[in-house]
Amino acid sequence: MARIGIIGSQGRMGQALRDAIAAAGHDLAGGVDRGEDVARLADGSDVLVDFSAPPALEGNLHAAIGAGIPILIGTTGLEAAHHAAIDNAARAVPVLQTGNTSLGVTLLAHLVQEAAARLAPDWDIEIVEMHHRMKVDAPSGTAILLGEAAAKGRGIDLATHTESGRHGHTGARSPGAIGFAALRGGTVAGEHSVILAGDQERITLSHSAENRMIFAHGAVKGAAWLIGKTPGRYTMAEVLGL
Ligand SMILES: NC(=O)C1=CN([C@@H]2O[C@H](COP(=O)(O)OP(=O)(O)OC[C@H]3O[C@@H](n4cnc5c(N)ncnc54)[C@H](OP(=O)(O)O)[C@@H]3O)[C@@H](O)[C@H]2O)C=CC1
Ligand SMILES: O=C(O)C1=N[C@H](C(=O)O)C[C@H](O)C1
Repeated sequence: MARIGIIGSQGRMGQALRDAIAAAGHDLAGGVDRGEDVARLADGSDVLVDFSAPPALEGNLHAAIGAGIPILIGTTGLEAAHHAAIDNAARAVPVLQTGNTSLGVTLLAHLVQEAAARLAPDWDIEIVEMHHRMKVDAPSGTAILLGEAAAKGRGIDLATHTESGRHGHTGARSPGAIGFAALRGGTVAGEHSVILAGDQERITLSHSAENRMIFAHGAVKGAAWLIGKTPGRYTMAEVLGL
C-alpha cells in the first residue's frame, strides 16, 4: 500500500485519481493545487502524481528530489526545457513522464512504431486527435507520443518532420512529414487516430478513451510501480510490461 500525493488535485484528473487510488487500495497522502505547498505534500507521500500545468513542473520536480521520492508526470504541453528538467531530476529520483497513462495508448504506440517501420517512407503519416472543449494544449501529449513512435519507426527526428496547423495555400505535403490536426469540442475524453496513407490504400490505427478513469488507473499503477526503483526515466511500456 502506497501513500500517493496528487498535484492538480481539484482538476478533472485529480478527481479521477482519488477514485483510482481508493480502488487500488492505496492511501491518498493529500493533494495540492495552484499556490499550495508541494514540498509538504512530498514529505508525507511515497510518490507524487502530477496532472496540473507546465508552469508547476519545476517546483514539483524540486519537491520530489527534496523528499527523495519518485514522481509520475502526466501533465501535457511540455516543451524542450521541461524535458531537460525531467532528465536532470531523473538523475536523483525515479521519474515517469508520459502523455498518456492508458494501457490502450501504450500498446497503440508500439503498433504505430511497427507500422511506420514496415511501410515504405512514401506512406504519409497523419495524426488526428479530438478532446473536450476545456483542453488548453494542442496537439495533445498523446498525439506527440504517437508522432514520436512513428518517427522512431521511420528512424527520423519528429521535430524536423512535423507539419501542423495547415491553413491557406500550404503547398503540397512535404515528403516524409508527420502531420497533426487537433479538434476541440464537447466532453470528449480523448480520441486519437494515426492514419498511414499510401497510394490507393490507407491504414488507420485508433484509440478511444470513453472516460478519464483509464488514465487514472494507469497513473496509479505507474506511481506504485515507481516506488523503490533506482533513479532514472521510466516509461508506461515498462510499467505495463509491453
Ligand atoms: N498523461 C495522461 O494520461 C493525461 C494527461 N492529462 C493532462 O493532465 C493535465 C491536467 O488535466 P485536467 O485534470 O483535465 O486539467 P484541469 O484543468 O481540470 O486540472 C488541472 C489542475 O491543476 C491545478 N494547477 C494549475 N496550476 C497548478 C500549479 N502551478 N500547481 C499545482 N496545481 C496547479 C489546477 O488548479 P487551477 O484550476 O487553480 O488552475 C487544476 O486543479 C493536462 O495537462 C492534461 O493534458 C489529462 C488526462 C490524461
Ligand atoms: O487533457 C486531456 O483531457 C487529455 N490529455 C492527454 C493528452 O494531452 O494527450 C491525455 C488524454 O488524451 C486526455
